[in-house]
Amino acid sequence: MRLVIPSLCCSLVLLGCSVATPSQPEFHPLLAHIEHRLDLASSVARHKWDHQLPVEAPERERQVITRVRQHADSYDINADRAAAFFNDQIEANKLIQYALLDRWTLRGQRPPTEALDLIDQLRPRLDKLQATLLFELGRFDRHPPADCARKLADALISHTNDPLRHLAMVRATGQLCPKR
Ligand SMILES: O=C(O)C(=O)C[C@]1(C(=O)O)C=C[C@@H](O)C=C1
Repeated sequence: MRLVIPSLCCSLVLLGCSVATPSQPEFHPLLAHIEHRLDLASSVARHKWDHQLPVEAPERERQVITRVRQHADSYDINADRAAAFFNDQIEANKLIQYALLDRWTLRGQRPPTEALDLIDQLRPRLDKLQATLLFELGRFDRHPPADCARKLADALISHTNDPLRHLAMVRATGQLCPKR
């Protein structure tokens, strides 16, 4: 009983903390758009499973990064900053693809959901998110929050219960906060 009361108090305090700061508003909607891009990784992985394609598509990565560099200036972002941010989005996307392909290999099959075509459907969707992500990155960079890394970690941990999704979000935001 002596142990129960303090631990109950601790739980209530922790609960109080998480209710007081359910998420970090400074990171929204940027995190939501990062997540929208990651949402496409499972469909990309399905296409790659069905067509036995490698996760890595270096030529496509070069195209994405070249386009991002070309457009960065219109969003008031340094080209290297934009390229590094998108490189992180690509790496996070690959992390999910590798993990899912590994899961499906163990099971000997992928989930029986509808397959979308990589070239006609999925890459155009990824491209469409580019402008939104650049816009939100530019906005974020104009007012990065104080204590950015800690607030980001808080935002990410309260974002999802899925360990793979959490890891991918950590990877995607690896260079988001300014270095101290
Ligand atoms: O377009 C693909 O083939 C993808 O897998 C998507 C993506 C990306 O995130 O943009 C990820 C990995 C590839 O190396 C190239 C691009």
